[in-house]
Formats: sequence, C-alpha cells, structure tokens
Amino acid sequence: MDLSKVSDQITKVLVTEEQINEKVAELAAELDKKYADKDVLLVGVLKGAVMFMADLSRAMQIPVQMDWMAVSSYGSGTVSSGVVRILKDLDADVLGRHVVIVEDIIDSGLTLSWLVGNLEARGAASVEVVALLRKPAAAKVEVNVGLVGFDIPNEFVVGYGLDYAERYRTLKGVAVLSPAVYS
Ligand SMILES: O=P(O)(O)OC[C@H]1O[C@H](OP(=O)(O)OP(=O)(O)O)[C@H](O)[C@@H]1O
Ligand code: HPA
Ligand SMILES: [Mg+2]
Repeated sequence: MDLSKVSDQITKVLVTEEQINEKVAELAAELDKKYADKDVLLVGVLKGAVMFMADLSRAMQIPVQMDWMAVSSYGSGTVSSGVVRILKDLDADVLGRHVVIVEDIIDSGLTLSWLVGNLEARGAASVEVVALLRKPAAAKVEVNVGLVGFDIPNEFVVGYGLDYAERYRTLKGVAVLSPAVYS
C-alpha cells in the first residue's frame, strides 16, 4: 500500500520505497561479496522481516537458503517487554553453517542479542546480523551488527513489515506513526 493512503495516521515519512530499493541492492551486493564461497542460511525473523527478506534474498546473486523464526517481545504494545519467546523455531539445523539473521529493526536490541546468542549456542559456524533499520538512541544492549540500512530517530515506526497491533505492515515505505493512533 502507498504511504499516501495513510497520510492522516503518520507524522513523517522516514524512508521511501525508492530509498529502500537502493539500500537493499547495496546490502545484497555486500553479502554476495562476503559470503561468495560459503554455505549461507538466511534466517528471517517473523513477521517484521518478511518484506526485507523477500527483497534482499532476491537481490542476492549467490545461492542461499532461507529459514524463519518467530520470536516476540512486543505483543500489541509499542515498548519491548524484554522477554523473548520463541513462537516458531527454525526447521534447519544451523550446526556448522554461516547464519545471517535478517531483521527489519533493531530497537532496544533485546530481541537480537538474545537471538544471536541462541544461534551461536546451536553451533553455527558464524552468526551475522543484517538489519534494515536501527534506532541508536533506543539501545538497551549492544548488538554486534554486521550491516545496517538506516539509522533512524527513536520514534515508533511502521511500514515495510513493521506493524502497530498487526496493522501497517504492507506499507511500501517506513513512516513515524502518529501518537494519536496508539494513545
Ligand atoms: O530491538 P528490539 O527492541 O528487541 O525490537 C526489535 C524487534 O521487535 C519487532 O518484532 P515484534 O516482536 O514486534 O514482532 P513482529 O516482527 O511480528 O512484529 C521487530 O520486528 C524486531 O524483531
Ligand atoms: O518502531 C517500531 N515499530 C514497529 N515495530 C517495532 N518493533 C520494535 N520497534 C518497532
Ligand atoms: Mg511487531
């Protein structure tokens, strides 16, 4: 859906569809170079990373496999609970494989720091993170991120996979949600 359809529910467009496309191509090229001769498993974090995973994986020119995990720390609110739950685990065994976690956003960092530790503990050969968005001012824990698309301000955003109470995921760009929608 075009951002213009919800102009009354957002305060600012942060990243346009065009900017996302350009950045996804850049990130894919970097991953192609880095993992040229490696057996790569892209791990998408449901549901937010669905759009990013679909675009990033197709922009890559090396063969990769995809798998998915669903973890949740937000529920229907706008602040992380800090408690990470596995809602759906991987189908693949990551032992000895090069894992690239594909995330839509690093906010507090709690989800990813937990996830990186979890996959390392399963014996992955390497675990790297590629995130489209990051909120540096919201970090509660440091996450060692390999690649980041855009650093954004500490405001609640929606679109390109990111939701508020399961809405707005299908927007083509990323925008700041008007506080009037959730207060
Ligand atoms: O850095 P953090 O503060 O941990 O926040 C980031 C995580 O929160 C969101 O997921 P959410 O739990 O909302 O699930 P969803 O992807 O299904 O919307 C987002 O997709 C990240 O996975
Ligand atoms: O700003 C956000 N928007 C939507 N989902 C999120 N999950 C973490 N941060 C965000
Ligand atoms: Mg969410």
